[in-house]
Amino acid sequence: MISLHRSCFLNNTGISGSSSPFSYKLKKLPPASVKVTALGPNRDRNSSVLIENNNNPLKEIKEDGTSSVADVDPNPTVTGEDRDLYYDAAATDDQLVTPWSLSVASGYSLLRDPHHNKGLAFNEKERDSYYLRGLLPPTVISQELQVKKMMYSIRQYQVPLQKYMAMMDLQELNERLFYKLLIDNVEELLPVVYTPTVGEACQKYGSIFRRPQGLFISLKEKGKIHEVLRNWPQRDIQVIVVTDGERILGLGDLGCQGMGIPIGKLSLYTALGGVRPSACLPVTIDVGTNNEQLLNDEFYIGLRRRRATGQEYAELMHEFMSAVKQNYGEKVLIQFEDFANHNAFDLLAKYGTTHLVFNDDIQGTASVVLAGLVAALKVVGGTLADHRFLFLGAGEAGTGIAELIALEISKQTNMPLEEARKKISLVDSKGLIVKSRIDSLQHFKKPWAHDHEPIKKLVDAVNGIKPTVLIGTSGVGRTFTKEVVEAMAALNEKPIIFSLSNPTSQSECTAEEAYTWSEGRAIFASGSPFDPVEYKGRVFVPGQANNAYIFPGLGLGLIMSGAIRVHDDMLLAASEALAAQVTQENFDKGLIYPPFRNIRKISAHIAASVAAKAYELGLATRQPQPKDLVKYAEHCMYNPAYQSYR
Ligand SMILES: NC(=O)C1=CN([C@@H]2O[C@H](COP(=O)(O)OP(=O)(O)OC[C@H]3O[C@@H](n4cnc5c(N)ncnc54)[C@H](OP(=O)(O)O)[C@@H]3O)[C@@H](O)[C@H]2O)C=CC1
Ligand SMILES: CC(=O)C(=O)O
Ligand SMILES: [Mg+2]
Repeated sequence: MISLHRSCFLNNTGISGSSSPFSYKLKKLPPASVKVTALGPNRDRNSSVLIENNNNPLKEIKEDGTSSVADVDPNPTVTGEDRDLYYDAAATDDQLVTPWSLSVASGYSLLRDPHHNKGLAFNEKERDSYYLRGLLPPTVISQELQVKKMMYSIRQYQVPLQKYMAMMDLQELNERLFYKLLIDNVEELLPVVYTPTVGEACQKYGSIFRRPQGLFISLKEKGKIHEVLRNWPQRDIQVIVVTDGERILGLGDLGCQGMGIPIGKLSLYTALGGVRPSACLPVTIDVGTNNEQLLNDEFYIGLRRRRATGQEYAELMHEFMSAVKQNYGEKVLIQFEDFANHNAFDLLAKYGTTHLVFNDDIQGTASVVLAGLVAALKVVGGTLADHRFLFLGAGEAGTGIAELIALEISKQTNMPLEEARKKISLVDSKGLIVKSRIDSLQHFKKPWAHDHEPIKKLVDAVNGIKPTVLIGTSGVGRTFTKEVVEAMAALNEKPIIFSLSNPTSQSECTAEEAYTWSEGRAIFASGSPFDPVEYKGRVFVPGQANNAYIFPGLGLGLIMSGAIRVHDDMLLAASEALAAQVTQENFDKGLIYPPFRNIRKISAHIAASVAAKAYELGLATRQPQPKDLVKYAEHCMYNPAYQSYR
C-alpha cells in the first residue's frame, strides 16, 4: 500500500514533464476528471505519480516510465490548483488543460516552498486545508499589501547590494511575490537585480552565496553532465542562460561567481518577457579562472585552477550542449552570456546550426542598439546610410552591433555588405582597426580593417573619421573624455553618443558628462541606468541601451512559435519592433527608448515580430500559427498573481 504523504510535492502537470526528478507524461486526458497526486517526500527519486481518471482505477507511473494499477488511498490529503503548473506557455488554446487537480505541499513545507508559498496572504480556508494554523500570525493580507510592505523594507536599505540580497531572499521565499514586486516596480528594481548591482553581487558571490539558484557544471562533472542536469528540480526547461564567467560585464574574469548573471538575466525573462520561472535554468560552466585575486581568495567558490582551454574546454562545452538537447529537446533556447570573445564567436558559429542558440552580447546588444539608432535618426534626421559610425571597443558587442548596422544599411539601400561596412570604423586597445594590421587581427575584426592610416588615440580617430555616431563598447570607464565629447559636439549639431559598457563604473562617460560637454546637444544612451540630468534649466532623460529590452521578448517569440533556430532576420525584426514602440510622447521628452515600465507590452510586440519571422522563414514548429501573435504573446505570459488553492 502506498500511503499519501502529508507534505507531498506539487508536481508540474504541464502537457508533459514534471517538476520532480522523474518524468511522466499526461496527454489529452479529459479535463475536470483528472486528478494527479504526487506521493512521497518532495523530490524523492522513488516518488511516483498517481493518476485518477473518471474514478477509474488509479494508475501509478514510476520513474522508469512503467505504470501499474496501484492500491492506494484515492483521497489526496490536499488538492489545489495552480495555473502556472499546467499552463504551457507554448500551448495553443485548445491544448490548454484547465481544471487539473493537484496535490500540493502542505504545512511547514508549503511555507518553505518558494513556488507556492504565499506567506500572510494564505486565506482562512487555505490555512485550514493546508495545515498552516499556528504557523502564521493571524492576520491575512493581500498580495498588493505584501508588495507595498516589501518595497517599504527594500527602500530602507541604503546599500544597493543589501537591496539585491533582500530581493534574492524574497525569490527564495516567495517566488510570485518576487515577480510581482519586480514587474510592478521595474524601473526601481531593475538596477537592483540587474546592472549595475548584479556586477557587485558577482564580485562578492562567494561571500553571499546561500542556496542553489542555478546549476554549477565544472570540470569535475565531466562525463556526468546528463545526470547533473537531472538534479535540477524542474524538467520542462524552455530557456537556459549559460556563462563561463570569463567576461562578466566589464569586470573581467569572475570565474564561477559569474553565476549572478544567468540568474539575473533569467529573472528578467520572467519579469520582462513572461516566461514561466519554472521553465528557466541558469547555468555556470566552471573551467577555472585566471583571476589571481579569486584564486587566492579563501571564500572563492569555484574550481581553484587556471582556466582550461583548447580541447579540454571544447569537450566540456560540447558535452553540455549535447546533454541539454538530450534532456530538453531541440526547442530549448540557449543564451550564451558573458563568454570572453575568444570563445564566444566560435561557440556561436559551432552551435548556431545545431541548436536554438544566440549570443546576447553579440546579437541581443546589436538589436537593442540598432533600435536606439533608428529612433535617434527620427530626431537627428537622415537614414542609417547617411551616417558614419565610430566604435571604441571591437569585441563581441562592438563588432556585433557594427555587423547588424551594416546588414540593415545593405538591406535598406541594396548596397553590398562590404560597402556598408565602410561606413563603420572601430578602435580597439591598439588603436584604429586598419588594413595594415590585418594579419594580427582576430577573425571577427578583419571585416572592419579599412584603408586608413593608423591612429592610436580615440580623439584623433574622431577628428579623422568625423563620425556622427560614437559608441562605447570597450568595457573601460571614462574613456569618452571631455576632449572626445567636445570633438563630437564640434562636428555635429546633435552628436549621438552611446556609452554601453557595464556596470556604471565602466561606462565610457556619464550622462552628466555627455550632456554638459556637448552643451546639452548629445543624444545619449548608456548600458547601465543614469538619473536624469539638469543642464542650464533643462532636464535630459538618458536612454538605457541594454539588451534587457530585447532578449526577454526574443526568447518568448522563439518559445511560442516553437522555433528551432535563431536567424539574423529575427534580431532585425526584434529591433524594428522595439523602435516602433517609441511614441511621439517619448520623443518629445528626448527619449529614444520606450520606458521600461511598459516592458511587458514591448516584449509582447517583440515576441510577435520574432515569431512572425520564424513562421515566415519556416523555422517555427508550432502549428497552426496563431492569428493575432501580439495577443497570443500576452496570453502566454506568466502572471505572478497568487492562485487560490482549493
Ligand atoms: N549595454 C549592453 O546591453 C551591453 C554592454 N556590454 C558591455 O560592453 C563592454 C564590452 O563587452 P564585449 O564587447 O563583450 O567585450 P570584449 O572583451 O569582447 O571587447 C572589448 C573590446 O574593447 C577593447 N578595449 C579594451 N580596452 C580598451 C581601451 N582602453 N581602449 C580601446 N579599446 C579597448 C578591446 O580591445 P582588444 O580587442 O584590443 O583587446 C576589445 O576590442 C562590457 O563592459 C560589457 O558590459 C556588452 C554587451 C551588452
Ligand atoms: C548587458 C550585458 O549583457 C553585458 O553588459 O554584458
Ligand atoms: Mg552580457
